[in-house]
Amino acid sequence: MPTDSNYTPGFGNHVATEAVPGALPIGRNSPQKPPFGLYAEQLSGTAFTAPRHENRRSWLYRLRPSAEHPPFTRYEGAARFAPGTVKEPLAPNRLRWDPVAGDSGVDLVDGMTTMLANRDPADLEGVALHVYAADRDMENRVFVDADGELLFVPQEGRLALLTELGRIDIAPGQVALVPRGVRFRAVLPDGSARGYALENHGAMFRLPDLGPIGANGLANPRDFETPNAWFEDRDERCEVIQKYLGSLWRTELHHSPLDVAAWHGNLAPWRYDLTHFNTINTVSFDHPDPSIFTVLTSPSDVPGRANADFVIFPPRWMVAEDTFRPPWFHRNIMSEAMGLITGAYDAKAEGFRPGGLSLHNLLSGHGPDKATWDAASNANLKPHKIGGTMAFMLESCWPYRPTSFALEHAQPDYDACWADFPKATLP
Ligand SMILES: O=C(O)Cc1cc(O)ccc1O
Ligand SMILES: [Fe+2]
Repeated sequence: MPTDSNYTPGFGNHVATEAVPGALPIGRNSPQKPPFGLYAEQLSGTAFTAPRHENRRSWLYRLRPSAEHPPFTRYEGAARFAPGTVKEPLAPNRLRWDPVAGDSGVDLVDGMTTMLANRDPADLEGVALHVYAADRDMENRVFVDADGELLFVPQEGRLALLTELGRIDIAPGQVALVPRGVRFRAVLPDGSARGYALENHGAMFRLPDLGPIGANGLANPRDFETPNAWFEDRDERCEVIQKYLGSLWRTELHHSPLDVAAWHGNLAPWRYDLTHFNTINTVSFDHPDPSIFTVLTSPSDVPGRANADFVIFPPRWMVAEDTFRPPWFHRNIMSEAMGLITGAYDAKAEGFRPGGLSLHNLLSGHGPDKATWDAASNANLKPHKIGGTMAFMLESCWPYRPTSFALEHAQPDYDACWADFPKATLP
């Protein structure tokens, strides 16, 4: 399918785009007088001095400067969004959640529930996992996250993300990223929407190196789509909700800040269709480590140890010979949060529902549940297609802490799925 003409294909490319002909200055970033009296503004995603291959920034040409705003005060809504995590000692338990029941009459911001987080956003490391359930468009308000980039993973209902740098439309099966600091409002074309919002406080998500896989495979760069410039010229009241150092703040403008008539640079939102992921797996034996399913990685300062990996478990053929095919039993130094977009996950026969969540933190023993182990240990190993499924994992080197809402709402009996394994019998 050719790329939608409202988007430019490629990951991390330098893009130049204008919604009004002539709005983009030519040959310089900050002319004395930008076209039409627009205001030039640089938005930095990395330090000015970051190495060139990692340096990300864009120049925005807007109706009014972002600097023009009154002071922020605490936002009193969205009680379940960014409340901080439990401070008490955390038991090394495996945890799982059913889909969180949403309130009615809430937009994306007020419909957010923070479930897991693992660092203070001010550390510029770590991730948080929020779920959203909303049934109202954001009207006369925008959201901006100063604490990290946001990767939206819809599970039910489409999302239209109207951002400062363009408009992104996604449906379940697609994901979209809004960079740190980019203001946006969410419109729900289906009237309601549910899903996951993965917040990354650390180094920006990038495509993983491919090593011996070669120049192609996994998520291919051209399948990422960056929207063309789009703006609204609305001189009416607009509330800005900002997540900043772990708390929510609000201020009010007399205009929409989605007023960027042109921009250029390589810091921009994008969308990606997970069905384009080129899944690679064994054609001989054994179940490879799930790092082969990495869509995006956010490195930490320790080589090979990710601040966060966004990993998917897409439809795929299972052909391994003399192999226990589902995920093995394991204890992982990395911490694993998982969500399910659709279908069933191959390590869990029951209890992990679309829209649900699970947490297998630092070194906690987990793997196939008893029913999965029984079935897979006795399965006829002919080629088998795992279809109609899409799970994801947000794997992080930093152990997660649940919020108190999450701890109070966890399934009471998750451990039972690993009870009563028969003892091995030695000769
Ligand atoms: O625990 C999980 O379900 C995620 C996972 C999947 C897999 O195929 C191998 C290891 C792993 O942690
Ligand atoms: Fe695991």
